[in-house]
Amino acid sequence: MTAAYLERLNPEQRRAVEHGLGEADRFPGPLLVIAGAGSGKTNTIAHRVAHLLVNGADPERILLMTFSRRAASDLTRRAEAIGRQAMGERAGILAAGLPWAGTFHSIGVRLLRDYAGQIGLMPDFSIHDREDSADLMNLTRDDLGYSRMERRFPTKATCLEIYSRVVNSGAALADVLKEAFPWCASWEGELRALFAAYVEAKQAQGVLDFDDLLLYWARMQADPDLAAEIGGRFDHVLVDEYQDTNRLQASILLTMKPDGRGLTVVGDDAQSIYAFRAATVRNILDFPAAFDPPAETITLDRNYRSTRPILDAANAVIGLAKERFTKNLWTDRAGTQRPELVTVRDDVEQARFIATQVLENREAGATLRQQAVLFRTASHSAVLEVELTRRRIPFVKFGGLKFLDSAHVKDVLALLRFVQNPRDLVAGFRVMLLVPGVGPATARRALAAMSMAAEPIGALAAFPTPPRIGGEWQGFVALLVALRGRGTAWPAELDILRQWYEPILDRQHDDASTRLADLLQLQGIAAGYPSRERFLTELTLDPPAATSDESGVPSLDNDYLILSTIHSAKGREWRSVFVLNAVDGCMPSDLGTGTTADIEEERRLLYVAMTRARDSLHLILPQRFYTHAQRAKGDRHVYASRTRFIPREILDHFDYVSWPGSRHAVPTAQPAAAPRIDIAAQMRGMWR
Ligand SMILES: Nc1ncnc2c1ncn2[C@@H]1O[C@H](COP(=O)(O)OP(=O)(O)OP(=O)(O)O)[C@@H](O)[C@H]1O
Repeated sequence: MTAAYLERLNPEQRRAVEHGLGEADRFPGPLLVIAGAGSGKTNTIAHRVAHLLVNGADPERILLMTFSRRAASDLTRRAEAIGRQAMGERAGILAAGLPWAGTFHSIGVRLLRDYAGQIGLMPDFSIHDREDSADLMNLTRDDLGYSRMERRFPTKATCLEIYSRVVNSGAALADVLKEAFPWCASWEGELRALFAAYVEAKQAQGVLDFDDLLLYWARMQADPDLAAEIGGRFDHVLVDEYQDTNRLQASILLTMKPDGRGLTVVGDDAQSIYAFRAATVRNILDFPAAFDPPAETITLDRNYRSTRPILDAANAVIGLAKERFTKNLWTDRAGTQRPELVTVRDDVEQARFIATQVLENREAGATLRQQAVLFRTASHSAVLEVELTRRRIPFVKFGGLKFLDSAHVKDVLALLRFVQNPRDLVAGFRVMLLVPGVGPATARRALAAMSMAAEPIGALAAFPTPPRIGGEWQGFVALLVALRGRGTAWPAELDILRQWYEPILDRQHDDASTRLADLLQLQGIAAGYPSRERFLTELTLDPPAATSDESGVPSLDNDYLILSTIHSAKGREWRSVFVLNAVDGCMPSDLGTGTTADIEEERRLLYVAMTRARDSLHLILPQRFYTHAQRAKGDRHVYASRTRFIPREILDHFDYVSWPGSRHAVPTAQPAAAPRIDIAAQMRGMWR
């Protein structure tokens, strides 16, 4: 008898779910699932995980890697629900859920901490996000005297970009400069010295940046024994959104499971939108041949999401892509309404159109939450946000969230990071400057004293109280000592921290009470994590895309419109979708109009946006839009033309409308004395 949950699947989905189970071998051979937009990818992986569980897999030995924390929890919830129902009494094994479900980076952090002693790493290293990395790059640049050169040295952001490109691509510095940063080529020697010093600074402070997480993980697994040990911890490894993984991620998987047994990857090359972060679509293309015998490939090309006219238009857009591997999608969801290209005068009219249309849709039965407005760049929705606020239409914005960027939230996070790792210079610097009366010179001296000591907090306590600061300084030191001590439980330490910080907040900001509300919200989010370390790790690796993304946010209306960057809309769907600024300059973005590869990625972005829609899709074309970088009341604008991704030959998939108008058509434990591989030395060696 077939399990009821399998009967809900179409034949290809079912093949993917059942692949390799029931074969003589204990573990299934490698599997690649090419899953077109809306073809039930999430549904299929959730069913496969549930099916593995039903067939006796141990949840502790399933590694499930996704692109975002939200995707991991979605998948886990769905798989557990199917599994529980099917397993009846045996469902007890799911009591702890799927402990190894998470993003590539967060799984990497856990494994690196587990094996830290064997690879010469401090087990309680802290993690720098892009901005912290840029700050440390800046401090290092200052130390080397490069910020005071006669000719202007590349900015910290550019330096970081170059560094990141080199480590992620494995290419030589000279080649990266020549290809992507020709204007910086004359600085090759200085950049090499800067990167060497940057790597040493990170190591001395016990911090890893985002790139390091994958780099250290990949290097750790370059050791065959460690690779076998780590691979041996998991019977099944499943990876979602494989098209958006990079070279290092692929090498991690291949060294973990060299014969591919137990390995399932799922992705869609047509939805690859992260090449700008060194993701490579080659991973998905080369996957089958990486094994002998090759991986089985199953293609899901039936779309369940969109009506036929919407899918036809999306197929037409992606059909013009230069290189393409997946077939067109099909659907049997009939529909008569073609997607609309809506011409409006400017972005003010664009905002009015959307507000009006959204309310009309609501009258017609679609809730606000079933509607979404998507845009290329977070700043594109500014005018719309004003209009929605004016008309009292509640909304939540995903992508480009300001909450974690605000100074007060960053202050508190820096404090927690400094408590976690008192050698973290970037966090320490920010925190010390909060103490009334402390300036950069004092902060640098105190941090230097700490960096040289075996016990940094002890060194801080012994540091002479700076003149004229007295009580404030002692209060600060007492706070750190208390938080580092074992007496305070998580998350209660946040209360102590907030008591210390509140008077500072009051002094520094007129709107202290609003900011305090943010901190309470942060505390609510923190309560969802078992420890300070897990909270900081998860928040740094994958900040909530919107405040509503985390549970326990009280002040939101029940129904609200979704505003989202296209990148943050990945994997989601709505009844009605509006795409802002479907004009050249925005789509493709003028930032992305460099190489052919950039343009192709922008085309796929539009495709991703269009394929989020179930029943209705509007692409808005403001005839002119205001250029950035001008004064508030400036009137500099450009006349815009329809996005090049919808050329004349595919126009008949759309209705043309103008509006308003008529319709035309850190280090507490030191590394083990003799690490098996000294990755730290390898990293330094890269720049020598
Ligand atoms: N076998 C099925 N029968 C009916 N509906 C299905 C089936 N499989 C998936 N669906 C529906 O199709 C829609 C898309 O599914 P899902 O979100 O899993 O797609 P996806 O492949 O992850 O999409 P994308 O890659 O575009 O983000 C959902 O509404 C889901 O309920």
